[in-house]
Amino acid sequence: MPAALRIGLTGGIGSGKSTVAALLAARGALVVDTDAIARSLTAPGGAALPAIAQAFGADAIGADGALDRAKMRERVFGNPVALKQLEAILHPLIQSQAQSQAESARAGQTVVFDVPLLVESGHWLRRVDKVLVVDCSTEEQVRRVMARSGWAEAETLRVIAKQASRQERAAVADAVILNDGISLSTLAQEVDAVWDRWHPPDSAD
Ligand SMILES: CC(C)(COP(=O)(O)OP(=O)(O)OC[C@H]1O[C@@H](n2cnc3c(N)ncnc32)[C@H](O)[C@@H]1O)[C@@H](O)C(=O)NCCC(=O)NCCS
Ligand SMILES: Nc1ncnc2c1ncn2[C@@H]1O[C@H](COP(=O)(O)OP(=O)(O)OP(=O)(O)O)[C@@H](O)[C@H]1O
Repeated sequence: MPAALRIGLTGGIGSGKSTVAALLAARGALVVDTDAIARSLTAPGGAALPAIAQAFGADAIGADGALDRAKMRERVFGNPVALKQLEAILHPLIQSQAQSQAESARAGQTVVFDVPLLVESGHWLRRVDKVLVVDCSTEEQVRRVMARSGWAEAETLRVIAKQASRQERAAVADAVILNDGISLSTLAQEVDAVWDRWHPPDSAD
């Protein structure tokens, strides 16, 4: 049996990664969602909280015992040193949890690593066979994030400014899906086309 395929799925904030990840899961992939891992590490009792409280102060943790996410967003996205500090705590923990989740794949099962910062990180590029980029205009990203999360435009643009550019992602992509101005059903067709291309009929799954 050929080695199971490892797909790195990435794209800017609000590009549609989670939507594409769900479509890939429906085709049989095991999806490892690094945003979800980051949230669980910073939920009440989360493994990253002691180091975060030490680096950022006890008031980084809210009354509910979880990371105060809105406050941390304010602190890190306008301050590169603070962002590096938070990433230095979280990224090694995210990477090891992602690895152990991937180990639960069935023999031959495709694994999708859904990683917003895949292109920015050599760690991930070395660990995937194919890179699938979900691309989208900045204007549409801002519209989606404001509609979904209620963030202000300036706040959304600050996060986008900390991420790789569309050109940088395209440069490492094996496939790009332009998820802009298309319906969810067209998006599903595009995902199917990539899946079929990467899983020819004689392959394992
Ligand atoms: C700063 C935090 C607390 C803000 O939390 P919040 O709930 O508001 O946002 P959430 O975690 O849902 O992230 C939303 C999106 O922001 C973008 N984003 C998150 N972290 C980063 C980062 N370090 N650099 C650039 N963009 C980022 C991603 O596109 C992500 O999908 C949180 O994003 C965080 O802990 N970030 C550091 C960990 C990290 O790098 N995560 C990325 C997954 S590898
Ligand atoms: N083609 C589309 N048509 C309509 N709505 C879409 C389309 N693609 C994505 N969306 C919507 O846009 C929003 C953002 O999509 P999604 O959550 O998949 O993005 P994401 O890249 O995972 O975002 P984040 O980086 O913030 O986690 C969601 O509310 C989703 O339902």
